[in-house]
Amino acid sequence: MLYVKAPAKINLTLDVLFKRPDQYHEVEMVMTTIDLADRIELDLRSDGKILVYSSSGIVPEDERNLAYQAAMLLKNTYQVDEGATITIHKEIPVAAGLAGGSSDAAATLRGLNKLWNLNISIDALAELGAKIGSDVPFCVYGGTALATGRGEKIKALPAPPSCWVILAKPKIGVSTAKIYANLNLENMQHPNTKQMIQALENNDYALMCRSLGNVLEPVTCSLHPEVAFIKQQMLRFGVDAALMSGSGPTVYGLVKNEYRIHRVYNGLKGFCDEVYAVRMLGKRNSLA
Ligand SMILES: C[C@@](CO)(OP(=O)(O)O)[C@H](O)COP(=O)(O)OP(=O)(O)OC[C@H]1O[C@@H](n2ccc(N)nc2=O)[C@H](O)[C@@H]1O
Ligand SMILES: Nc1ncnc2c1ncn2[C@@H]1O[C@H](COP(=O)(O)OP(=O)(O)O)[C@@H](O)[C@H]1O
Repeated sequence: MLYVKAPAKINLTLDVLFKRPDQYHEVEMVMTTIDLADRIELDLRSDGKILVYSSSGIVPEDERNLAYQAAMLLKNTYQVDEGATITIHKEIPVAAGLAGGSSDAAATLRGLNKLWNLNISIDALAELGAKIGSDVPFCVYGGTALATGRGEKIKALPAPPSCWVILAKPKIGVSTAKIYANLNLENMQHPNTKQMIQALENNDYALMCRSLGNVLEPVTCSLHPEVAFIKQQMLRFGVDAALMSGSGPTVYGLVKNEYRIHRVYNGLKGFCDEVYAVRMLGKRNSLA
């Protein structure tokens, strides 16, 4: 039996450069892992089957589950005879812009690599992960990175300055495909990705806060006004900066000083069921 941690990610920046001839958008994103994680239990099976169970009532337990897809892909690519039972203890909100499914898939790849004694390099696992979803390669490495292409090209970046992350998820699920489809490419406020990278390189918290930006945020806010409301409230309760993660609807706020967290957390809890206060993980080796 093996346990693997599958942490959520947040987007510090998310920029879209153009629409590609395939169904995807060319992106430029700075992403970092946070200490809100699913726990994946992997048990060896000698009958060769892959079975998935999840503690969440809403995540599929069949071939639609991204962890199942990861296991099958690994098994077929490397002609593995053994199987596995994958039990997902879900902590990351689903369809929230936090890459929960992608992180489960990535953790399954990392974990089965050990359980099945495959000795596959982390780069090869990330390449395999790209076949499952655009966010999977980032989740295979974890830490902090610049993701380009459709999100699958990963360049490591320094960990963000230490701070708290407060997340609030309104009671709606968002379809990533729908948000990308509603993006007006002619009229976007692009984040300054270079400046964000500079903030990370200089460990400059104030610059990091000033450099947060996500071109998908106005799209999701126009479809779901509660997202804009949560962001507004977060800022009013005193976070240093706030942004929607990924395609949403989760909004996060950054807070440097611990004493302010309770005020923000309790304020948000007044009207939002799902609120979390966690630390950034940031460093690549935090998954080891
Ligand atoms: C928006 C982001 C930002 O990190 O995350 P989430 O909000 O899902 O967490 C990602 O770009 C999401 O990555 P992921 O959820 O893995 O997407 P995929 O399964 O590859 O693609 C789902 C759909 O989103 C659209 N898509 C995705 C990635 C991309 N670069 N361009 C796109 O247009 C496509 O319509 C695609 O069919
Ligand atoms: N292991 C999994 N965990 C969560 N969602 C999953 C998983 N496998 C498949 N899904 C499906 O993927 C979709 C997106 O979920 P998720 O990865 O949580 O969100 P996001 O892409 O916004 O970060 C959901 O509709 C969910 O049913």
